[in-house]
Amino acid sequence: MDTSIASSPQTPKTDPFTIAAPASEVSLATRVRVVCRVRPLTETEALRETRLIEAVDDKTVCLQEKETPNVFTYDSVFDEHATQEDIYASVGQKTLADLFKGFNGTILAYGQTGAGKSHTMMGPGDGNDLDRGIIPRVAENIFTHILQSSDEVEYTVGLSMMEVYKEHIFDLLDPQPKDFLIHEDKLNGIHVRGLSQAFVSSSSEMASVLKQGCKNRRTASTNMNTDSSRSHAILQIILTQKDVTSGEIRRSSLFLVDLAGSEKVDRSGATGITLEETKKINLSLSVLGLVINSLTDPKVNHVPYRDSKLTRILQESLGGNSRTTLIINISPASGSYYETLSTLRFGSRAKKIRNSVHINTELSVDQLKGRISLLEKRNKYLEEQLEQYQSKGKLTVEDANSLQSTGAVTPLHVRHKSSNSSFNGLRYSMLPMRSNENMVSFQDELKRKDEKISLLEQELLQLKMASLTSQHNEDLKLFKLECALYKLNDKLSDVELINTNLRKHLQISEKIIKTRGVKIDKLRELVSEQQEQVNRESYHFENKLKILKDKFDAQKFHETSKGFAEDSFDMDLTQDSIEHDDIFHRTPEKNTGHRANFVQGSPGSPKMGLNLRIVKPLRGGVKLNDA
Ligand SMILES: Nc1ncnc2c1ncn2[C@@H]1O[C@H](COP(=O)(O)OP(=O)(O)OP(=O)(O)O)[C@@H](O)[C@H]1O
Repeated sequence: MDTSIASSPQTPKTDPFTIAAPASEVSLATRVRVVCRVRPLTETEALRETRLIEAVDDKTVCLQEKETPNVFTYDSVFDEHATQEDIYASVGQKTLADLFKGFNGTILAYGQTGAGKSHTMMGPGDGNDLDRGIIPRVAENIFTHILQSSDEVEYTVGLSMMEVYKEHIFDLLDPQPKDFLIHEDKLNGIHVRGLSQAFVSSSSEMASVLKQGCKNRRTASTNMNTDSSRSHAILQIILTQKDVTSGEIRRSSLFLVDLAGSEKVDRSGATGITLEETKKINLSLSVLGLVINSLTDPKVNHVPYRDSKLTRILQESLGGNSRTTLIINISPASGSYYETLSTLRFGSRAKKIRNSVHINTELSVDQLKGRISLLEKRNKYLEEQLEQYQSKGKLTVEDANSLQSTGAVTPLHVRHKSSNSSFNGLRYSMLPMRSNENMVSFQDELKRKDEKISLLEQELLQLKMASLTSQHNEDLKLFKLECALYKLNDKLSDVELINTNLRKHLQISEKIIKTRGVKIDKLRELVSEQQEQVNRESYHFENKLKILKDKFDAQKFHETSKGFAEDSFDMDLTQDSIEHDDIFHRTPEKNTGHRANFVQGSPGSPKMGLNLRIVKPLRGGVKLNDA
């Protein structure tokens, strides 16, 4: 393993004990790389919409708006003719090479829903064909690289897959309905605690783990994409390389992220659960936008990483220790103009993010021992040098320069009041320090400085201790807060569930009440119709009864006047209004002492004849029989 890193510029050329700084301590500034990919028009878009995006060259893209073109420049631009191989060659290969050097890496696909993020990261199908995306290609190339590398290095490849769904973290390799929490500590940095890690030893093993993880990811069909991702999928590959000879270990991590797409509810037609998902997706993407804005705005000094799970997990990728590439996926269709413009602007801002990367090395115990002994030798050499100067009793510009450049003394140690000369931008004594007085003052100065240094070192130690304690307390607080948040989230989901059930109950009750209302109205109508009919009939019967009574009275009167010549008589009445089956009953007439029973005649006859026989009172009663 090549561990030689350029020595620090302060190290003098004359120093025989040149000690290279450990690779993990040499930081390199780098900026986020932005690649733009334009997907082809879909069949529906080709029929109904026009094309607004043109890739001008391999770095420039133009979004046409009427007469005004918006031109954007990125590290690379790929039009719809670019193959998956082209994208991998530009993005994946480089990141993988960095991973083997010991640098952390991130590849993020961003864009509106249906713009081609999953196509770019995973590709269609099961990742075995020509159209396979970056992730399957990285998976196979890691092992190609390992097989071609030297036998002196031992490799371990660990794989984790998670999704951030509605602000909860789920393990895609162990699909339990369990929410995971994010932690930060010195050893592991920012990480999701308890997430499962699969150790794989071949590309086929890796492919099957990937397949398993992808199967567990949540997708749904929307108006914009029949297979729309409803969560942010984050794949993390941890590569450990151990040099068997030196014992040095390099541990680097690669995040491959397929973000959920931003979407406008009116266009995606999201409702119900899909709508809830859309809201959460848009929320976390807007935090991502805020994080990028804060990182690129020099006036802002707070970066809201903690405002969403996604940005907290990707904290190192955005402004930290990672070589990050952002792929912005866009649709060329006129209907997506605003979403495309917003994605292009997002990419332009992200280009300004500066990361600071280093090789993630851990020295072996033997290497550490070697460094300590080298440092001790160097110290001894410098002390001897200093003693020599002191015994000579004079200090020339060269001596001062040499001493200062070895780090043994600072310019202050060798500054003299009287005669100054500018050298290398600093002022040093040019005069020989002959007198004892000068020698004593020089030694005093050194002593004072040493005391000051040891005081400062103590202070530094105390500060470090205080910072460690406070960090520990902060971690503890954070852990407690996250636990509380976790419980709250649980409660919230319970309440949401209860709410949903109550809402369903309410809807059902409302429906029942409505149906009952309709029934009651119908019954009321029926009752009032029947009431009217009864009224009509009773009015009719009363009239008939009156007529009957009149006839009866007239007959009675006639009979009486005739002296009751006959015992009984028959009477035939034609009754137009009796058209139902009811039996009418009248109480006995008080005046006459007769009782009349009207019994319905044969049913089916439209006009019923009512034959009544009125019988003379016999033993105090009148019997009226139907004929
Ligand atoms: N470069 C491309 N070439 C051919 N087809 C593509 C390309 N990019 C995307 N597509 C097709 O467009 C459709 C939508 O793509 P994809 O699912 O990758 O979008 P997405 O951005 O991941 O959407 P979402 O955020 O909703 O998950 C798919 O059918 C995909 O195959």
